[in-house]
Amino acid sequence: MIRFDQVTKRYADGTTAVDGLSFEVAEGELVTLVGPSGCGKTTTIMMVNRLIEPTSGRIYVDGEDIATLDPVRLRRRIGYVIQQVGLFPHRTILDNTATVPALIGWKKAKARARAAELLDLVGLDPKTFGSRYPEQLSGGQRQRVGVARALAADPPVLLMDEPFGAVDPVVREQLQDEFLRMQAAVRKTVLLVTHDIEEAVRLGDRIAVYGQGRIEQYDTPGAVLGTPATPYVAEFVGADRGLKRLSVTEIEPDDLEQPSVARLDESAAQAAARMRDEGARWAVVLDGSGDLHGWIGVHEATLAGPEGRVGDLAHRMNAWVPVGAPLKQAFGVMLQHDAGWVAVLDGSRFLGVLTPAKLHEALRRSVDADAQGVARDEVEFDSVADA
Ligand SMILES: Nc1ncnc2c1ncn2[C@@H]1O[C@H](COP(=O)(O)OP(=O)(O)OP(=O)(O)O)[C@@H](O)[C@H]1O
Repeated sequence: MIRFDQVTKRYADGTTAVDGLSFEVAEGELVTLVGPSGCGKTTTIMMVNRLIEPTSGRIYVDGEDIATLDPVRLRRRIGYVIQQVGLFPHRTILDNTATVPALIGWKKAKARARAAELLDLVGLDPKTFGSRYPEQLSGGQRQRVGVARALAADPPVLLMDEPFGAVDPVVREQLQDEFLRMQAAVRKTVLLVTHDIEEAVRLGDRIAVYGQGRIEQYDTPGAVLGTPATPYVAEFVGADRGLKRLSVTEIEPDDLEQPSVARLDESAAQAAARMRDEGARWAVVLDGSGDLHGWIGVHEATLAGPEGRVGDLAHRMNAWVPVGAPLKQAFGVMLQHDAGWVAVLDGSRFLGVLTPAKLHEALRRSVDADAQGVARDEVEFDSVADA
């Protein structure tokens, strides 16, 4: 969808901001450009909407050499989000969002309807926020309006320059989550600039790690963290890259342990006997359709006497995550609930539990898989859980 072919940008004062850049972004792909200040990230994306012209080389959007296109028409196909959102202070949020459709001649009602739809998409209720003015919004909300506005004319390409840079870390994570959810729905081709490797890893389908004016490595987050191409990249992603991988490694059913199971409708004595047989200190409590109901300890089940029912004794299970969630989320939930394990669910169906040992194993497996260039389930090594 976007292709750079040997693109160089030299500014008038002789600074070479970008030097012989060649890379390609597939349709619907979100690529993050990450690197230290001044390495050429902003220059790169501003050449895509021709706010900056390259000194040499060619850039193609959807197969067309953009140098041959009218810049104004080109920009209509490209949404642009910057850190200082640049909302018009005297226009309502709804009208700010409708700016581009209005510019390209949509009828007012249609442009406003589209704007309302987009505000909804970025998590702002148009009824509440549509009639407000920019100064009546928080920084995070303004940032969302910036994203909505960039999407208003439904451009296939989105350029984002540090879009979440101006907000505090908590809001930032929230915005990142919302943006990922939205991107899953709209599947734009996105180039997103950040200087934050965590953000690059979290958002990118692929990451371009910039050195001075060049891309040092262009690969998936897992590969950049697992097998940095150069010492520079290794240094940039940091010594704690193992930890960062927690954010990009998803929980797979193969990672899970199968604990003892107590059924919601059985007697506590029955469940206790089974737990003792299996040497378990606790069991998950499942209902007839295999949905997670909670958990029960072997001692309380034993002490409950002949009348005790699992259904009456079960504790709520708050420590759970959906399958496919990143390991980091499971680790966070473990810490939050001070739990030795978390349940993993597919919808409401119980799949198994993730323990710290299994979490470590999944992480090791994913590092080795990238190093060997194979799928994670093809990696074999001795389990720490068996040691
Ligand atoms: N108009 C200009 N004239 C001269 N040099 C420029 C100009 N714009 C940018 N540069 C230089 O080009 C280099 C790349 O700048 P660019 O803004 O692309 O970097 P960046 O990676 O986006 O940095 P940051 O993260 O700090 O925004 C820098 O050395 C910068 O000083």
